[in-house]
Amino acid sequence: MPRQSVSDDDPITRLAAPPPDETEDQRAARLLAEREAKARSDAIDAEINRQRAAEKKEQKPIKVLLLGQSESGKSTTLKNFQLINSPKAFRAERASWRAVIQLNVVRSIRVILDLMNAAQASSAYPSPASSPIDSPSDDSRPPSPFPSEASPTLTAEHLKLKMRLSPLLQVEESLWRRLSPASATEYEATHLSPVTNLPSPVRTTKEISIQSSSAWKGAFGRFLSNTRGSMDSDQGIDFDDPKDPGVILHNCSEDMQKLWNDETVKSLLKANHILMEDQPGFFLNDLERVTALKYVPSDDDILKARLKTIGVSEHRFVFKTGTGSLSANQGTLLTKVREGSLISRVWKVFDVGGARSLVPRLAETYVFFDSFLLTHKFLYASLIAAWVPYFDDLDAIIFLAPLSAFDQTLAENPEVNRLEDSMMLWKSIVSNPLLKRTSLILFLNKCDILKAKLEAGIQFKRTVLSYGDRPNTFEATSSYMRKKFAAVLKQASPDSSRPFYHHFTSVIDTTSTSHILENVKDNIIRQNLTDSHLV
Ligand SMILES: Nc1nc2c(ncn2[C@@H]2O[C@H](COP(=O)(O)OP(=O)(O)OP(=O)(O)O)[C@@H](O)[C@H]2O)c(=O)[nH]1
Ligand SMILES: [Mg+2]
Repeated sequence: MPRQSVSDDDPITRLAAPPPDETEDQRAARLLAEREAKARSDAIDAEINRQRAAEKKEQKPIKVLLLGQSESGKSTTLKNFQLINSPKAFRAERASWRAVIQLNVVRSIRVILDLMNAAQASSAYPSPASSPIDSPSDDSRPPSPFPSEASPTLTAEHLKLKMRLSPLLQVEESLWRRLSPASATEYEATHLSPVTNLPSPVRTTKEISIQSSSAWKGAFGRFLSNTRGSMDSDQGIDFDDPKDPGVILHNCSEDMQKLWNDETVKSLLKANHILMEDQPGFFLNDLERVTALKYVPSDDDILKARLKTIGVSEHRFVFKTGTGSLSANQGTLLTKVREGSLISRVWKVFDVGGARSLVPRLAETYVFFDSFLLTHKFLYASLIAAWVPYFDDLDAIIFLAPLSAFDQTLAENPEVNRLEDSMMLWKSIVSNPLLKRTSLILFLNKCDILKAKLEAGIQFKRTVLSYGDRPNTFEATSSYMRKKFAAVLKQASPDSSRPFYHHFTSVIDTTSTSHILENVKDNIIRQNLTDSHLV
C-alpha cells in the first residue's frame, strides 16, 4: 500500500478524492463533471472581471472637449451646460458677467470712437489726387488709413460727443485692471500681416480675454460684493458703490445712444464695412437697458456676453442620464442603470481657446517666407498641438462651426475665410488618428445670424463660390454646408464607424440648446455604455 502524503490526510483532499473502488465509467463521468464545473467557474470569474472592468470604467468621468475656431460659440455652449446643470450657481455669477457686459459695451463704443479718430486724421491729410503734382516728395507723414472719399465729414457736434464719451476709456482701463493681473490677460493680436481686408478699428481695439486658469469671477465678486445695505443680496451687486463703473456708463448712456443712432456714424461704419451687429458682445441696441443704474444681466445677456478664452478650462458636472433619444432596449438598460449605481455620472467638459496666438516671431516668419500658406499651416499646427493633450481617453468632441461666418475672415489672419477655416480645422480633427474612436458632434452654429444675413440679401455664393446658383435660403445653405462637413468626415475616415451627429444650433438660445444638449448627453452616455459592453 502506498504511503499517504501529509496533504492526502487533509479532510478536503480526502472528500475530493475519487472513491477507491471507482469504475472506468464512473471515472469518465467524474472527470466530465469536473471539467464542466471548471468551465462554469471560469465563466463566473470572467463575468466578475468584466463587471469589475465595467465598474472601473463607469467611475471614470465622461470627457467632452469643445472645439472650434475663436468666436465659434464654445464658451457659450459651456454656459448652456452650466445653466442646465446648476442654474443657481450660474445666476450667482451675474455680478461678474455684468462687468463683462460693461466691457463689451465700452469696446463697441471704442470701435466707433477709433473710427471717428481715423476719419478725423484722414480728413487732415489730403488724398494724393488732391495734392498738387509738384508737391514736395519728402512728406514723412504716415499714410492715411482711409481714402478720404470713404469718410463722411464729422461735425463739431461729433467731436464734442467724442469728448463727452472719453470717461468711458477710464472705465475700460479700470475694469480691465480689475479683471485680472496683466500676466493673465492677452490683448487681441493685431499685427499679423501687412495685408488686411479688415477695418483697422475692429482689429486694433483690444478684445477682453482671460486665461482660463485665472479666478476672474472671484475678482469681480470681491470687487462688487460688500456688506452694504444697498447691496442686492441675490445678485451680489452693490448698486450704490461710487466706484461701480455702472455709474459712469449710466451717465454716458444718452451720449452713447446718440452716437449709435447718428446717421453720420452709420455711414462711417458702412463705408468701412463694419457691421457692429456682427461683432461678439454686441449690446448697442440695448444701451438704455444695460446702462440702467440697477441693471442686472438676464440669462440671455450672459449668453451674449463675450469673453475670449485663452488656454483651457475644465468644468465638472454631475448629470443624470436621460432617456430622450434612446431606443426601447436602451431605455430598459437605462432604467436598470438608474436602479443601480449609475444613476448619475460625472462629466468633465473642457473649453479651449480657439484663437491662434500670434507671437512676433510668427509675424516675422510671415514676412520672411512671404508665404501665406506656410504661415497658416504653422498656425493650424500650433493650435491643434495645444489641443492634443486633451485628446486622450476622450468620449466626445463637440465641434462648433459658425455658419454665419461665411462672409467673414479670421481676426488672426484676414486672408482666411472663417467658414473655410472651420472646414480646415474640422478636417484636421476628423483625420487625427488619436481621435478615431471619439464620438463627433457637429454644431453648425450661429444659425440665427445666418438667417438674418440671408434675409438681408447677403449672397452666400459671393464668398462660397462652389455654392453656385442654389437658392439663397437658410434651408438650402445650411443643408449644403452640412453635406460638406459630412463629406470631409467621410473622406478623412472612410472606414470609421464612430458615431457622428450634427445639429443646427443658435447656442445663445437657451431653450433650443437645452433640448439639443439633452440629446447630446443621451448619445454620449449611450456610446459610453456600449464601449463598456453594458449594451
Ligand atoms: N447670435 C449668436 N451669437 C452667438 C452664437 N453663439 C455664440 N455667439 C456669440 O458669439 C460670441 C463668441 O462666442 P464664444 O462662446 O465666446 O466663442 P468661443 O468659441 O468660446 O471663442 P474663443 O474663446 O475665442 O475660442 C459671444 O458673444 C456669443 O454670445 C449664436 O449661435 N448666435
Ligand atoms: Mg471661449
